[in-house]
Amino acid sequence: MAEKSTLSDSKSPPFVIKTVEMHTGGEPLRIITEGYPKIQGKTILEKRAYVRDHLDVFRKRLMWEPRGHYDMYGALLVEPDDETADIGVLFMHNEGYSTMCGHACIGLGRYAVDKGLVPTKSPETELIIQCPTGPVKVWVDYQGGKSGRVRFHSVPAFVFALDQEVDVPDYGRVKVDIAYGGAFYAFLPDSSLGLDLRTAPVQAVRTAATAVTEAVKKAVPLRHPEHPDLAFFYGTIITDGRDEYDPTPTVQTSVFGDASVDRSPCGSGTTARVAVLHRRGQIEPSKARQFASGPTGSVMTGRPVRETKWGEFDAVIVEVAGNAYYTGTAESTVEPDDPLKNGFLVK
Ligand SMILES: O=C(O)[C@H]1NCC[C@@H]1O
Repeated sequence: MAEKSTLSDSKSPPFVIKTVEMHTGGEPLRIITEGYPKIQGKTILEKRAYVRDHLDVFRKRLMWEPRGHYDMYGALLVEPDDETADIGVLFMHNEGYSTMCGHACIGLGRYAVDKGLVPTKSPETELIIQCPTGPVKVWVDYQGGKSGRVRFHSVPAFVFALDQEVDVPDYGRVKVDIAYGGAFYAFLPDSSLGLDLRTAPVQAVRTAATAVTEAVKKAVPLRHPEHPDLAFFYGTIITDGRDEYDPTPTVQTSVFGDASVDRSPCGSGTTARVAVLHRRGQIEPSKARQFASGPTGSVMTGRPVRETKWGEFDAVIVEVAGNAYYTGTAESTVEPDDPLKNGFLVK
C-alpha cells in the first residue's frame, strides 16, 4: 500500500539519495552514500531506533517500489561508536531494520576497500564493521589493486534451542532448531514441510517459511545475552536436510523480514546454521562447508573457527566467505505531487 509522507513536502529539502548498487550471490545491496538526513543517537542501537522512529519514510522510498522491490535490501553507513570499528552500518529491508547481514558485510568489505575508507594491505585488507549486533571482522582479498572475495567473523553464534516442536498451521507439528548468527533464525528440513527445495516454486518456500516464522514467534520467547533490542526472531531457513559433512553444497533458502526471500545463501543464517552443525558435531574447523542458495544456487562457505561463550550461551566464532559484485549507481528522487512517492509493495 502507498503511505502518506511523514515529511512536510513544502518545507522539507528535496529528496536526492545517491546509492552504490551491488549484489552478493544475487541478493541486492543498495549502499546509501549521500542524501540521508542527520542520524541522531550515540550508540548504534540508538541510531537504529532513530531511523526506525523518525526516518522510516526514507527506507520505504528506497526499499519499496517503484525505486526498489519487495525483496530489496539496503545498507546505510553511519558513524561507529565502537572505537575499534572502521565503519558503522544500519541494515534495512522491506519491513524494517535488521541487526546483522552477512551478504551486506561481504559487499561493504569490497566497497570500503574500493572507496579508500580503510588503508589497504595485500593480500588481504582487514576492517571492522560495527553492525547493530556488534563488531564484525572482515577480510577482503586485495591483490594487484583489486578487491575480491570477502570472509568475515561475526559476533559469537549460539544455539538457542534444538528440536523445538512448534505447530505450524497448514503444515502440522514440526521440529526446528533455533540459533543466533547476529539475528535469530529457525532451521528445518524441506521434507518436514512436504517440500523439495530442488523443485519447489520459490513462492511455496516463501509461504511455508513464513508460516514457520509466525508459529515460532508465537511459541518461543527469545533471549539475547546483551540487549533486548536484539532478541527478536528474524526468519526461517529451510534446508535440504543434508546436515552431515559432504564436499558438495547443502542447499538452503532464507526467508526473513516480511517474507523476503534471500537470493544469497544468507551470511548471518549460514553463521547460525554452522553453530547448529557444530553443536551436533557435523562440521569441523578444518573443512569449510559449502552452502548454496535455493533461489540462485550461489554459494558461501562456512566453518567454525573457535569456541567461546556469550553470556549464558556456549557459542562459536564462525567464518563465512563469499563474493559481491557491483551493478551500478543510482540517484533516487521524488516529485512532491507523485501520489506513490512514498513507495508501495506488490506481493
Ligand atoms: O546475508 C545475510 O545475512 C542477509 N541477507 C538478507 C537477510 C540477511 O540479513
